[in-house]
Amino acid sequence: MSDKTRLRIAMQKSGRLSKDSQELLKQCGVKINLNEQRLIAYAENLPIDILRVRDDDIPGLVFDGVVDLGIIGENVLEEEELRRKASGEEANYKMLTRLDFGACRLSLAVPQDAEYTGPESLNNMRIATSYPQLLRRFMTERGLKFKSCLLNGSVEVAPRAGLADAICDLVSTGATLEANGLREVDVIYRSKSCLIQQNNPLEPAKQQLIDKLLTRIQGVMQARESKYIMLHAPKSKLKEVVALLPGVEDPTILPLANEDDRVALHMVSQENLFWETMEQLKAVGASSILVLPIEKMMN
Ligand SMILES: Nc1ncnc2c1ncn2[C@@H]1O[C@H](COP(=O)(O)OP(=O)(O)OP(=O)(O)O)[C@@H](O)[C@H]1O
Ligand SMILES: O=P(O)(O)OC[C@H]1O[C@H](OP(=O)(O)OP(=O)(O)O)[C@H](O)[C@@H]1O
Ligand SMILES: [Mg+2]
Repeated sequence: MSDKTRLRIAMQKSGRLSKDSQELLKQCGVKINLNEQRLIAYAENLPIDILRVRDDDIPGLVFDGVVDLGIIGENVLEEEELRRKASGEEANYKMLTRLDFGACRLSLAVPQDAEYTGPESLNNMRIATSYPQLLRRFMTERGLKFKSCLLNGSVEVAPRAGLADAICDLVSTGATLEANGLREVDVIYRSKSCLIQQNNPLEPAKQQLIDKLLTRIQGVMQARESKYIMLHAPKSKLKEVVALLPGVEDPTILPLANEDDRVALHMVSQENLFWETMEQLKAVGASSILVLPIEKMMN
């Protein structure tokens, strides 16, 4: 019997979200010894157990209170929530935060040469998808009907195989659509991965651990999109230099040992610094420009 006092987190075992989910927990200081075969992994330094499952099962595990937290794509979460509600079941959870990976869109696509002037072109057509609920919501909102061809994989081959007129599937680069002679015509849903918690109140120690983990996750995400910038600049050009730096507040200004008219500037930028900006900085007189990654952050 598993230890109910330990926090249980469900994440995808193998697929698009697995590596990023594992990496996120690692960066939050959760030490997990993942053996590829094991369904469950135990953190060494915190009372946390990781349950590794098919992503489709994660929303249900959280709704049913079997696990405390889940890392899941919003597309799968919302599809399962709509499915449960449509069949009169409960689907309760708390959204803790959106995460910074797993970005994709759920799109309608038709064969390259098919005519398409808007979603109404698909009225009463057969559409292959793994997301019938999200598709139904989109079509119903527009007063349109469709025949569903439910496929849990290889959705893109359906039109060529004569199974459907169009598809509704996940896209990120569009390479899979192109390889299958399909054209993306409408985006019906934009998704990222997210962290959800079961809706039942948890005992205080568990909730405190979740709160701590959430603060760390937010710190990790903030650090990932921030940079530490150091440069030298003429005192007379400080305003121009700072104006070129996106998301910088209150730079630290330090004197340079043997130069009276130049100073060193240290600052945290909320955005990455592009080569173009570095060239502009140099043009206004900045030199020794360093852009460093930030590992952790806490405000
Ligand atoms: N091309 C993509 N780029 C980025 N994220 C994606 C992409 N495709 C899917 N995702 C996101 O990753 C999630 C998992 O995708 P994946 O293809 O690994 O699922 P799966 O094949 O259903 O896996 P499982 O075996 O766990 O059921 C998707 O639900 C979506 O949120
Ligand atoms: O627009 P693209 O960059 O080509 O990505 C889209 C593809 O990615 C996903 O599948 P995945 O590669 O994860 O494999 P799967 O079909 O086995 O889930 C999705 O289901 C698409 O097929
Ligand atoms: Mg799946």
